[in-house]
Amino acid sequence: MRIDVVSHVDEIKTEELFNKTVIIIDALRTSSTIITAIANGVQMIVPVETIGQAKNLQSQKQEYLLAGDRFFKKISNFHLGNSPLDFVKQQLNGKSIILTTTNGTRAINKALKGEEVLIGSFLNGDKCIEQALHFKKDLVLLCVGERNEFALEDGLAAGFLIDRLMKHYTITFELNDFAKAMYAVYKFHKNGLFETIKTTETARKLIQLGLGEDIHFCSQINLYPICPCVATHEDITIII
Ligand SMILES: O=C(O)[C@H](CS(=O)(=O)O)OP(=O)(O)O
Repeated sequence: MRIDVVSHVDEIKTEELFNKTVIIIDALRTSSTIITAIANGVQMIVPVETIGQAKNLQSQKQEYLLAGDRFFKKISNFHLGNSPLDFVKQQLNGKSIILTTTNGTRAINKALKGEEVLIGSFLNGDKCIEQALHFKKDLVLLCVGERNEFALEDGLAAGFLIDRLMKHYTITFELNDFAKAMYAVYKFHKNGLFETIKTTETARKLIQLGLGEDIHFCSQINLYPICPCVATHEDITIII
C-alpha cells in the first residue's frame, strides 16, 4: 500500500486522487471541529467553500444551522464558529450544519476526486486509520495547511496517523518522501506533542485571539472513536 502525504491544499493534483482514499487533516481546526460535531450528535455537515454558498443553501434549508470562520473569527450572523468547543457546549443532537472555513472546507471540496474522503486528526487517529484500511486503497493524507502554506500541526497529525498504521498493522507500506519526513517529525515530538503544537504559527494566532482552549482540545489523542466520511445526498456533498 502506498501512502502519500501532501503538504498543503494547493499542492493537490486532483488527478492523483483517483481510486485513492483521501484523509483530510486540518488539526487546527476544521477536521477537529467536524469530528467533534459528529461525535456529539450532529446528523450531517454540508461543507461549502464560500459564505455566499452557505447563506444561499441555508435560505433553501432553513432548519440547517450556519457555522464557520474566516481567519479564526466566527462569521457574523452565523449560529456557530469553527471551534470544536462550540459543538460540545451546545445541544446539537440531530441537527444539520452548513460549514464554511478558511481552508478546511475548500480542501474537502478539492479532494472529492478521491474514491473515499475521510476526516482525520489527533482526535480520531485510530478509528480513522481503521476506516481507511477497510477500503484497501492507497492513501493520500492531505495536510490542509494555512493560507496556501504548510502548517506543522497538520504534518504532526499525518505523522501520528502513519505511526498508528505502523504500530497496529502488518501490511507493507511505501511512503513518499514527505510522508517519511512527517513520520520522523512526529516520532521526534511525540512525547511533548502538546508543547510543540502550542508553538506552531496557527496555535500562536489562536492564543493571541483568546482561543487557546481550542489547541488543548484539538491535541487530545483518540478522544472520539468515530471517523466522519464524505458522501452525497440529493446531489449535495455532505459529511456523516
Ligand atoms: O478557524 C481556523 O482555525 C482556521 C483559520 S486560518 O485559516 O488559520 O486563518 O481555519 P481552517 O479552515 O480550520 O484552517
